[in-house]
Amino acid sequence: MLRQLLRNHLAPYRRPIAFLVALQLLQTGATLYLPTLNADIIDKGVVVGDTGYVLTYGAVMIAVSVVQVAGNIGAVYYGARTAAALGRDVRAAVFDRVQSFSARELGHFGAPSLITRTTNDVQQVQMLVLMAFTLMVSAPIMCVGGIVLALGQDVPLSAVLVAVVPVLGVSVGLVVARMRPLFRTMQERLDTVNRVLREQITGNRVIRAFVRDAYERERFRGANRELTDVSVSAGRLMALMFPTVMTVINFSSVAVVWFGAHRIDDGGMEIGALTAFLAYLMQIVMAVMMATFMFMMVPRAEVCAERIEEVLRTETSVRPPVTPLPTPSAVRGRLEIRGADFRYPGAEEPVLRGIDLVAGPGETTAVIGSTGSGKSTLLGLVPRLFDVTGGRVLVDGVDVRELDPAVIARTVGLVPQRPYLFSGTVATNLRYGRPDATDDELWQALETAQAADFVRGLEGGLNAPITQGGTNVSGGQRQRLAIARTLVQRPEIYLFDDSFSALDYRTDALLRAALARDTAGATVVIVAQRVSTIRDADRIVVLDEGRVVGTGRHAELMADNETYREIVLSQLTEAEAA
Ligand SMILES: Nc1ncnc2c1ncn2[C@@H]1O[C@H](COP(=O)(O)OP(=O)(O)OP(=O)(O)O)[C@@H](O)[C@H]1O
Repeated sequence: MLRQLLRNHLAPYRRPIAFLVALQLLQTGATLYLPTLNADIIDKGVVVGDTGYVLTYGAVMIAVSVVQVAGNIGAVYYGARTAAALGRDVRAAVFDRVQSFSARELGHFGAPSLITRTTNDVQQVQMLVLMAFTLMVSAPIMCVGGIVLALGQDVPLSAVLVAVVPVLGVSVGLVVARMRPLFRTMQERLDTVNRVLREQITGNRVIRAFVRDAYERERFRGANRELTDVSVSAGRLMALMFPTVMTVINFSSVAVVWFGAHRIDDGGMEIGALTAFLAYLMQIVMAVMMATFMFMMVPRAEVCAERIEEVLRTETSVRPPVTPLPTPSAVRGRLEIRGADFRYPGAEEPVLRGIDLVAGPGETTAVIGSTGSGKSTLLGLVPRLFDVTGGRVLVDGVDVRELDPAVIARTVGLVPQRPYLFSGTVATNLRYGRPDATDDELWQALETAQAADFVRGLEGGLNAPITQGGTNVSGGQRQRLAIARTLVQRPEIYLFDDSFSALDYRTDALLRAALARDTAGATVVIVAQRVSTIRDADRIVVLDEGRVVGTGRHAELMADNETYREIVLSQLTEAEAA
């Protein structure tokens, strides 16, 4: 998974990668050359008292060091840039994919997990890549080159290396194998902490109202503790690595000095060669240590890459058509729902069965039914929040599944039951569906939505700030701003999902009268619980347990539809209902 993710997203950066590999080669070569130079200066300059030799090769050493430093800086610079670019690209890819998801896929992953995957998971992969760019080239060359050059200095002493390298390899392998499952648990627990935190922030008012602060605190503490536990376990393993490596380094240094001293005594080796050998030993062990460090990051990055790939490979269940029908020159907005069935994924029973409904331009169609009868689900089928599992939804005679999503977005304006406003200002929210709307158009929509007075009263008017989710305005004000936002969009089909529920009776009546004027030629579908909101509709559709049990005008339904009569008489007296 990790390899695939990197192959796909690093492909555009072949040139900077080639460049940084070249720089790494240069700086590693220089690093490897320095101990040999040093040994020469000691053996051929210092020991025989040749100052000229010391000065000449001292200058060469400085030049080689400059090359090493410059190569290193360049390589790290290009590595950091490329890794950052990779992070940006993967984040964008995940974001694009999530944007295409329908309610079904969003529900499957859950918002907190999607946020962790887009931020933390991508960052883990990015960190590994940066690490790899820094070490991938230099560590193996340093290790192999170090061994070759150490052999060049003294073959018998190199026996120490034969013992050191496998010991390091095995200890690294053991630790890395145990880390992988821990890292998976760690990312999952991070998801949980995010989920609990998010729930507690969004549900803050409910928590206060029910005085559940202590319970929620304990819930967060539990999630936090679980994340800490697994992080500590992983940390312990990591902590074990460095003392192990350091012990190996120290023992091998002692062994080299011990055996080296004997070889010098026997005249089989020079003192400069011993210093060079020690330097190479350090380089080899450092290379193994750096590689270890990188390998420690690999399991976590692999888990993260899997989680990212899972998102990238998930296809939306609401697919846009392969070849959308050409955009119609004039959309009239006639809505037909023919024998529509819908079942939520995983649910046993369908929520909607064989729904038939026709709503024409210039007409107001109302949908009424008890709680949970499927009204919101029915409206969601029109803008394709979900697709029917049977039957069809047609706009101007064309199945919505064959229409270009942009055409649907332009044609259908849904005011959801729980309206959401974005952080910004009143104006940026109102222009959400039509960025080029003029201020006059915004005010006109606000007048119709009965929201102009309250916006005028806000400091800044149209430029008054709105917080994320619209939490700095009241529920009724939020509903009216959401209605105004859809009015600014001027779609051919308006879908109001219980959008007047938070309004008092007077405002509800004023709003509907203004709406009737403003949306005169459009197709209007209103879902409502309140009978007074819908009794004047051209057509009332009565839903009961996902089926249409009656269609007609108020008076007709009062006369012959028992379900409708029950709903009406639970709210109005016989005289009021007449
Ligand atoms: N995401 C979902 N997954 C599974 N079942 C769902 C989902 N959303 C809604 N349902 C179920 O579908 C049924 C219809 O829900 P829907 O929201 O359409 O009803 P409604 O008539 O709009 O209700 P209300 O008047 O309370 O808003 C309910 O029984 C509900 O439990």
